[in-house]
Formats: sequence, structure tokens, C-alpha cells
Amino acid sequence: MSHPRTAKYKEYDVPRGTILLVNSWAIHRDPKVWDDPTSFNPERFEGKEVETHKLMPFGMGRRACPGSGLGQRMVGLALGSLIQCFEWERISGEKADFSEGTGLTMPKKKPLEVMCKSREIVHKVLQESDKNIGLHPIIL
Ligand code: HEM
Repeated sequence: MSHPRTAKYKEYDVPRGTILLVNSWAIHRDPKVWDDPTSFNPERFEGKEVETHKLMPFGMGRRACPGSGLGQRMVGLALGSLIQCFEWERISGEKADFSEGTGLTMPKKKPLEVMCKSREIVHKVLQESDKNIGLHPIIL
């Protein structure tokens, strides 16, 4: 059986071989999909499953990211470790500017410059590891 040359989706005729790109940037900011879409409000996800076609940081379907499980665990772990092990302070005292710059990986327009100081717990852990396996701590 031969394949049709054009597929129909809603009012669109899509010729065979067309590359379709999903604009997840726009979907993630669509006020028809999200309340107050541009506010940073992680509580909006608390205690509920989000429908997969609304939130797709890892893509969806057959070519979705196979590293999503690892990615999500690593982000939580890295962020948790940075908060648990260091005290953070802004340098300028101004509020952080989260405006987007240009580029594929959504860089910030203005880099955030901060100072960090290792917490007491880090010194303890490093001293312990020094005793146990002879490592020489460099963060002190
Ligand atoms: C927070 C971290 C990550 C994010 C946000 C992310 C996001 C994405 C996105 C959006 C895609 C494209 C999906 C599509 O084409 O629709 C993708 C593909 C892919 N990702 Fe990730 N990813 C992450 C971490 C990882 C990790 C840790 C691995 C491997 C260890 C990985 C391996 C891949 C591979 C191999 C593909 C291509 C899949 C294919 O085309 O069949 N990613 N990722």
C-alpha cells in the first residue's frame, strides 16, 4: 500500500517529508495552558500529575530524552548539595535578574555573580574522608 503524499492535521495539509518542530517554549508559556505562566511557582506542580503534553522539558514520544530519570535525580541532588554544603550570598545586593539571553540553551542575559562559603558540615566531611582514605581537602 502506498503512503499518502500529504497528511491532514486539523486545517493543515502537511506534505510528506515535512520536518515538524514542537515549540515547547511557547507551550510552556501559554496562558491557555498555565495560570500565570511566567511566574516561578513550583508549588503549581505539588501533589498532582501534569499531563505530559503540557510539560515537556524532555520532549515526548519515541524520541523523548532517555536520560530524563537520571537528569531529574541529578538536578535535585546537585541543587540539594549546593544548598546543604555552602552558604550563598549575592555580591551586588540587587535582586537576581533572570531575563533570558539568546542561544540554544537559554543562557541568562546577565550572569548571576555570587559568593559561597563552605558550611561547617563540609569541613567535617572532608576531615573524615582525610582520616579514612587519606584524601587532602582543598575546600577549607
Ligand atoms: C535535565 C537534564 C536533561 C534535559 C532537560 C534533557 C532534555 C532533552 C530533550 C528536550 C531532548 C529532545 C527530545 C526530542 O527530540 O523531542 C533530549 C534528547 C536526548 N537526551 Fe536528554 N536531557 C537531559 C539529560 C540527559 C541525560 C542525563 C542523558 C544521558 C545520560 C540524555 C540523553 C539524551 C539522548 C540520547 C537524547 C536523544 C534521544 C533521541 O533522539 O532518540 N539527556 N533530551
